[in-house]
Amino acid sequence: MIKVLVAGFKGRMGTTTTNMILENPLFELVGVYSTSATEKNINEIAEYKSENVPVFNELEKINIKADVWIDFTIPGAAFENVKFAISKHMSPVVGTTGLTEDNLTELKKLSKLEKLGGLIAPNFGISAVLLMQFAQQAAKYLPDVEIIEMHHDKKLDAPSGTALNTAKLIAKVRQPKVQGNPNERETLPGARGAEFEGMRIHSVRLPGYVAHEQVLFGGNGEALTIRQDSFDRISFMSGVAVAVEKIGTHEELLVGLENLL
Ligand SMILES: NC(=O)C1=CN([C@@H]2O[C@H](COP(=O)(O)OP(=O)(O)OC[C@H]3O[C@@H](n4cnc5c(N)ncnc54)[C@H](O)[C@@H]3O)[C@@H](O)[C@H]2O)C=CC1
Ligand SMILES: O=C(O)C1=N[C@H](C(=O)O)C[C@H](O)C1
Repeated sequence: MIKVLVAGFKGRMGTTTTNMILENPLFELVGVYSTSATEKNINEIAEYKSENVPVFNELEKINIKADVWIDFTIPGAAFENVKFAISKHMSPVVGTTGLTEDNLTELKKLSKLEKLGGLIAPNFGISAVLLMQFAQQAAKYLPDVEIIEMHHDKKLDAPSGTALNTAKLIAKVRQPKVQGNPNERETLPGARGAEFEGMRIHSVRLPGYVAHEQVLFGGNGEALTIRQDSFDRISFMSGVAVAVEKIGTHEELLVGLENLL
Protein backbone atom coordinates (compact mmCIF):
# COMPACT_ATOMS: atom_id res chain seq x y z
CA MET A 1 0.00 0.00 0.00
CA ILE A 2 1.16 3.54 -0.74
CA LYS A 3 1.39 5.60 2.44
CA VAL A 4 -0.07 9.09 2.02
CA LEU A 5 -0.11 12.33 4.02
CA VAL A 6 -2.64 15.04 3.06
CA ALA A 7 -1.65 18.67 3.77
CA GLY A 8 -4.58 21.07 3.89
CA PHE A 9 -6.94 18.20 4.79
CA LYS A 10 -9.64 20.50 6.20
CA GLY A 11 -10.03 22.57 3.05
CA ARG A 12 -12.36 22.08 0.07
CA MET A 13 -9.85 20.01 -1.91
CA GLY A 14 -8.21 18.50 1.17
CA THR A 15 -11.51 17.00 2.37
CA THR A 16 -12.35 15.48 -1.02
CA THR A 17 -8.79 14.12 -1.29
CA THR A 18 -8.79 12.67 2.25
CA ASN A 19 -12.02 10.81 1.47
CA MET A 20 -10.63 9.50 -1.83
CA ILE A 21 -7.44 8.22 -0.12
CA LEU A 22 -9.47 6.51 2.63
CA GLU A 23 -11.72 4.83 0.03
CA ASN A 24 -8.95 3.62 -2.30
CA PRO A 25 -7.64 0.15 -1.29
CA LEU A 26 -4.20 0.92 -2.81
CA PHE A 27 -3.62 3.82 -0.43
CA GLU A 28 -3.12 4.15 3.32
CA LEU A 29 -3.69 7.53 5.00
CA VAL A 30 -0.86 7.81 7.56
CA GLY A 31 -1.16 11.48 8.51
CA VAL A 32 -3.00 14.71 7.86
CA TYR A 33 -1.76 18.28 8.27
CA SER A 34 -3.45 21.63 8.59
CA THR A 35 -2.25 24.74 10.39
CA SER A 36 -5.86 25.32 11.47
CA ALA A 37 -6.36 21.82 13.01
CA THR A 38 -7.04 21.50 16.74
CA GLU A 39 -7.50 17.69 16.83
CA LYS A 40 -4.75 15.18 17.63
CA ASN A 41 -6.39 12.35 15.70
CA ILE A 42 -8.74 12.40 12.73
CA ASN A 43 -11.18 10.20 14.71
CA GLU A 44 -12.11 13.30 16.76
CA ILE A 45 -14.00 14.45 13.64
CA ALA A 46 -17.45 12.78 13.53
CA GLU A 47 -17.13 11.80 9.86
CA TYR A 48 -13.90 9.87 10.57
CA LYS A 49 -14.67 8.35 13.97
CA SER A 50 -13.71 4.83 12.88
CA GLU A 51 -10.29 5.93 11.48
CA ASN A 52 -7.00 6.21 13.37
CA VAL A 53 -4.80 8.84 11.69
CA PRO A 54 -2.56 11.39 13.47
CA VAL A 55 -3.28 15.09 12.86
CA PHE A 56 -0.45 17.63 12.72
CA ASN A 57 -0.76 21.41 12.86
CA GLU A 58 2.95 22.36 12.74
CA LEU A 59 5.37 21.33 10.00
CA GLU A 60 8.27 20.63 12.35
CA LYS A 61 6.14 18.30 14.48
CA ILE A 62 5.38 15.92 11.61
CA ASN A 63 7.16 12.77 12.78
CA ILE A 64 5.63 10.13 10.52
CA LYS A 65 6.96 8.93 7.17
CA ALA A 66 4.69 8.80 4.11
CA ASP A 67 5.59 7.77 0.56
CA VAL A 68 3.56 10.65 -0.88
CA TRP A 69 2.81 14.17 0.41
CA ILE A 70 -0.36 15.56 -1.17
CA ASP A 71 -0.60 19.34 -0.92
CA PHE A 72 -3.81 21.35 -1.29
CA THR A 73 -3.06 24.29 1.00
CA ILE A 74 -2.70 27.96 0.14
CA PRO A 75 -0.46 29.82 -2.36
CA GLY A 76 2.37 31.01 -0.05
CA ALA A 77 2.48 27.79 2.03
CA ALA A 78 3.15 25.18 -0.64
CA PHE A 79 6.82 26.09 -1.19
CA GLU A 80 7.84 25.51 2.46
CA ASN A 81 5.63 22.41 2.67
CA VAL A 82 7.13 20.84 -0.45
CA LYS A 83 10.71 21.63 0.66
CA PHE A 84 9.91 19.88 3.95
CA ALA A 85 8.39 16.86 2.16
CA ILE A 86 11.41 16.49 -0.13
CA SER A 87 13.81 16.76 2.83
CA LYS A 88 11.96 13.81 4.43
CA HIS A 89 11.97 11.85 1.15
CA MET A 90 8.20 12.04 0.68
CA SER A 91 7.19 12.46 -2.98
CA PRO A 92 5.20 15.68 -3.36
CA VAL A 93 1.93 15.61 -5.35
CA VAL A 94 0.95 19.25 -5.38
CA GLY A 95 -2.24 20.93 -6.54
CA THR A 96 -1.71 24.17 -4.64
CA THR A 97 -1.31 27.12 -7.00
CA GLY A 98 0.94 30.17 -6.74
CA LEU A 99 4.43 28.61 -6.93
CA THR A 100 6.76 30.98 -8.80
CA GLU A 101 9.25 30.00 -11.53
CA ASP A 102 12.04 30.47 -8.96
CA ASN A 103 10.20 28.18 -6.51
CA LEU A 104 9.87 25.52 -9.23
CA THR A 105 13.55 25.76 -10.16
CA GLU A 106 14.61 25.29 -6.54
CA LEU A 107 12.18 22.41 -5.91
CA LYS A 108 13.35 20.63 -9.09
CA LYS A 109 16.94 21.00 -7.91
CA LEU A 110 16.14 19.57 -4.46
CA SER A 111 14.18 16.63 -5.96
CA LYS A 112 17.07 15.82 -8.28
CA LEU A 113 19.56 15.81 -5.40
CA GLU A 114 17.23 13.53 -3.44
CA LYS A 115 16.48 11.40 -6.57
CA LEU A 116 12.82 11.76 -5.66
CA GLY A 117 9.79 11.80 -7.95
CA GLY A 118 7.19 14.54 -7.56
CA LEU A 119 4.40 16.24 -9.44
CA ILE A 120 3.11 19.78 -9.49
CA ALA A 121 -0.14 19.95 -11.44
CA PRO A 122 -1.93 23.24 -12.10
CA ASN A 123 -5.04 21.14 -12.70
CA PHE A 124 -5.77 17.45 -11.97
CA GLY A 125 -8.95 17.37 -14.09
CA ILE A 126 -8.69 15.58 -17.42
CA SER A 127 -10.96 18.14 -19.12
CA ALA A 128 -8.59 20.94 -18.10
CA VAL A 129 -5.49 19.00 -19.15
CA LEU A 130 -7.07 18.41 -22.58
CA LEU A 131 -8.19 22.05 -22.84
CA MET A 132 -4.59 23.19 -22.27
CA GLN A 133 -3.27 20.80 -24.92
CA PHE A 134 -5.97 21.71 -27.47
CA ALA A 135 -5.42 25.42 -26.82
CA GLN A 136 -1.68 25.06 -27.40
CA GLN A 137 -2.36 23.27 -30.68
CA ALA A 138 -4.91 25.89 -31.83
CA ALA A 139 -2.60 28.82 -31.00
CA LYS A 140 -0.17 27.71 -33.72
CA TYR A 141 -2.84 28.62 -36.29
CA LEU A 142 -4.90 31.22 -34.41
CA PRO A 143 -2.42 33.38 -32.48
CA ASP A 144 -4.99 35.94 -31.23
CA VAL A 145 -6.26 34.57 -27.94
CA GLU A 146 -7.89 35.65 -24.70
CA ILE A 147 -8.52 33.48 -21.64
CA ILE A 148 -11.49 33.70 -19.29
CA GLU A 149 -11.32 31.67 -16.08
CA MET A 150 -14.31 31.41 -13.75
CA HIS A 151 -14.12 30.20 -10.15
CA HIS A 152 -15.96 30.12 -6.81
CA ASP A 153 -15.71 33.33 -4.83
CA LYS A 154 -13.56 31.83 -2.02
CA LYS A 155 -10.56 31.45 -4.32
CA LEU A 156 -7.49 33.36 -3.06
CA ASP A 157 -5.41 33.72 -6.21
CA ALA A 158 -6.06 35.34 -9.58
CA PRO A 159 -5.48 34.48 -12.30
CA SER A 160 -5.96 30.76 -11.67
CA GLY A 161 -2.94 28.47 -11.95
CA THR A 162 -4.65 26.74 -14.87
CA ALA A 163 -5.18 29.99 -16.80
CA LEU A 164 -1.58 31.03 -16.23
CA ASN A 165 -0.34 27.63 -17.33
CA THR A 166 -2.56 27.76 -20.43
CA ALA A 167 -1.01 31.12 -21.33
CA LYS A 168 2.52 29.77 -20.74
CA LEU A 169 1.88 26.76 -22.99
CA ILE A 170 0.46 29.00 -25.72
CA ALA A 171 3.41 31.42 -25.40
CA LYS A 172 5.77 28.51 -26.18
CA VAL A 173 4.28 27.98 -29.65
CA ARG A 174 2.98 31.29 -30.95
CA GLN A 175 4.92 34.22 -32.36
CA PRO A 176 5.13 36.99 -29.72
CA LYS A 177 2.45 39.58 -30.52
CA VAL A 178 0.58 42.45 -28.96
CA GLN A 179 -3.15 41.97 -29.36
CA GLY A 180 -5.93 44.49 -29.77
CA ASN A 181 -5.62 48.06 -30.97
CA PRO A 182 -2.14 49.47 -30.20
CA ASN A 183 -3.89 52.74 -29.28
CA GLU A 184 -6.47 51.18 -26.94
CA ARG A 185 -6.97 52.91 -23.59
CA GLU A 186 -8.73 51.63 -20.48
CA THR A 187 -11.33 54.12 -19.26
CA LEU A 188 -11.85 51.86 -16.22
CA PRO A 189 -8.54 50.34 -14.91
CA GLY A 190 -8.43 46.56 -15.39
CA ALA A 191 -11.06 46.53 -18.14
CA ARG A 192 -8.77 44.58 -20.46
CA GLY A 193 -7.76 42.03 -17.78
CA ALA A 194 -4.28 40.84 -16.82
CA GLU A 195 -1.56 40.68 -19.48
CA PHE A 196 0.78 37.73 -20.10
CA GLU A 197 3.08 37.97 -23.14
CA GLY A 198 0.47 39.94 -25.08
CA MET A 199 -2.46 37.67 -24.06
CA ARG A 200 -5.27 38.91 -21.83
CA ILE A 201 -6.53 36.82 -18.90
CA HIS A 202 -9.88 37.63 -17.27
CA SER A 203 -10.82 36.25 -13.83
CA VAL A 204 -14.45 35.83 -12.79
CA ARG A 205 -15.35 35.00 -9.14
CA LEU A 206 -18.94 33.99 -8.39
CA PRO A 207 -20.78 31.85 -5.83
CA GLY A 208 -22.11 28.64 -7.33
CA TYR A 209 -19.13 28.20 -9.64
CA VAL A 210 -16.42 25.57 -9.01
CA ALA A 211 -13.68 25.82 -11.70
CA HIS A 212 -14.18 26.67 -15.39
CA GLU A 213 -12.09 28.03 -18.25
CA GLN A 214 -12.68 29.29 -21.76
CA VAL A 215 -9.97 29.97 -24.31
CA LEU A 216 -11.19 32.25 -27.10
CA PHE A 217 -9.40 32.44 -30.44
CA GLY A 218 -10.25 34.98 -33.14
CA GLY A 219 -9.25 34.82 -36.80
CA ASN A 220 -10.30 36.40 -40.08
CA GLY A 221 -14.09 36.05 -40.09
CA GLU A 222 -13.99 33.07 -37.70
CA ALA A 223 -13.58 32.18 -34.04
CA LEU A 224 -12.89 29.12 -31.93
CA THR A 225 -13.88 28.68 -28.27
CA ILE A 226 -12.55 25.85 -26.13
CA ARG A 227 -14.24 25.39 -22.76
CA GLN A 228 -13.94 23.05 -19.81
CA ASP A 229 -16.00 22.84 -16.62
CA SER A 230 -15.31 21.20 -13.27
CA PHE A 231 -18.77 21.11 -11.72
CA ASP A 232 -17.58 19.10 -8.70
CA ARG A 233 -14.20 18.63 -6.96
CA ILE A 234 -14.55 14.91 -7.60
CA SER A 235 -13.39 15.82 -11.15
CA PHE A 236 -9.83 16.24 -9.80
CA MET A 237 -9.68 12.93 -7.94
CA SER A 238 -8.81 10.45 -10.71
CA GLY A 239 -5.84 12.69 -11.59
CA VAL A 240 -4.68 12.83 -7.97
CA ALA A 241 -5.05 9.02 -7.64
CA VAL A 242 -3.00 8.43 -10.83
CA ALA A 243 -0.28 10.74 -9.52
CA VAL A 244 -0.12 8.99 -6.13
CA GLU A 245 0.08 5.58 -7.84
CA LYS A 246 2.72 6.49 -10.42
CA ILE A 247 4.99 9.08 -8.83
CA GLY A 248 7.11 6.51 -6.98
CA THR A 249 8.50 5.26 -10.31
CA HIS A 250 10.02 8.67 -11.13
CA GLU A 251 13.19 10.36 -9.88
CA GLU A 252 12.49 14.02 -10.66
CA LEU A 253 9.89 16.73 -10.11
CA LEU A 254 7.45 16.92 -13.03
CA VAL A 255 5.11 19.80 -13.87
CA GLY A 256 1.73 18.91 -15.40
CA LEU A 257 -0.43 15.80 -15.05
CA GLU A 258 0.07 15.04 -18.77
CA ASN A 259 3.55 13.73 -17.84
CA LEU A 260 1.94 10.80 -16.01
CA LEU A 261 -0.97 9.98 -18.35
N1 LIG B 1 -4.43 21.46 -9.13
C1 LIG B 1 -5.75 21.29 -9.04
O1 LIG B 1 -6.35 20.46 -9.74
C2 LIG B 1 -6.51 22.09 -8.04
C3 LIG B 1 -5.86 23.01 -7.29
N2 LIG B 1 -6.52 23.74 -6.37
C4 LIG B 1 -5.69 24.61 -5.54
O2 LIG B 1 -5.55 23.97 -4.28
C5 LIG B 1 -5.40 24.97 -3.25
C6 LIG B 1 -6.42 24.70 -2.16
O3 LIG B 1 -7.72 24.98 -2.64
P1 LIG B 1 -9.00 24.83 -1.69
O4 LIG B 1 -9.04 23.46 -1.15
O5 LIG B 1 -10.15 25.37 -2.45
O6 LIG B 1 -8.62 25.87 -0.51
P2 LIG B 1 -9.16 25.91 0.98
O7 LIG B 1 -8.94 27.32 1.46
O8 LIG B 1 -10.52 25.32 1.07
O9 LIG B 1 -8.15 24.93 1.79
C7 LIG B 1 -6.85 25.24 2.16
C8 LIG B 1 -6.57 24.59 3.52
O10 LIG B 1 -5.19 24.68 3.80
C9 LIG B 1 -5.02 25.00 5.18
N3 LIG B 1 -3.72 25.63 5.33
C10 LIG B 1 -3.40 26.95 5.23
N4 LIG B 1 -2.09 27.12 5.38
C11 LIG B 1 -1.56 25.89 5.54
C12 LIG B 1 -0.23 25.40 5.73
N5 LIG B 1 0.82 26.25 5.80
N6 LIG B 1 -0.04 24.07 5.85
C13 LIG B 1 -1.10 23.21 5.83
N7 LIG B 1 -2.38 23.61 5.68
C14 LIG B 1 -2.58 24.94 5.52
C15 LIG B 1 -6.19 25.91 5.50
O11 LIG B 1 -6.48 25.91 6.90
C16 LIG B 1 -7.32 25.27 4.68
O12 LIG B 1 -8.01 24.31 5.44
C17 LIG B 1 -5.53 26.32 -3.96
O13 LIG B 1 -4.23 26.80 -4.26
C18 LIG B 1 -6.27 25.98 -5.25
O14 LIG B 1 -6.00 26.88 -6.27
C19 LIG B 1 -7.85 23.61 -6.16
C20 LIG B 1 -8.59 22.73 -6.91
C21 LIG B 1 -7.97 21.88 -7.92
O1 LIG C 1 -8.96 27.18 -6.52
C1 LIG C 1 -9.54 26.34 -7.23
O2 LIG C 1 -10.69 25.97 -7.00
C2 LIG C 1 -8.82 25.77 -8.38
N1 LIG C 1 -7.57 26.06 -8.50
C3 LIG C 1 -6.71 25.61 -9.55
C4 LIG C 1 -6.28 26.79 -10.39
O3 LIG C 1 -5.99 27.86 -9.83
O4 LIG C 1 -6.17 26.64 -11.61
C5 LIG C 1 -7.30 24.47 -10.34
C6 LIG C 1 -8.77 24.59 -10.58
O5 LIG C 1 -8.98 25.63 -11.49
C7 LIG C 1 -9.52 24.84 -9.28
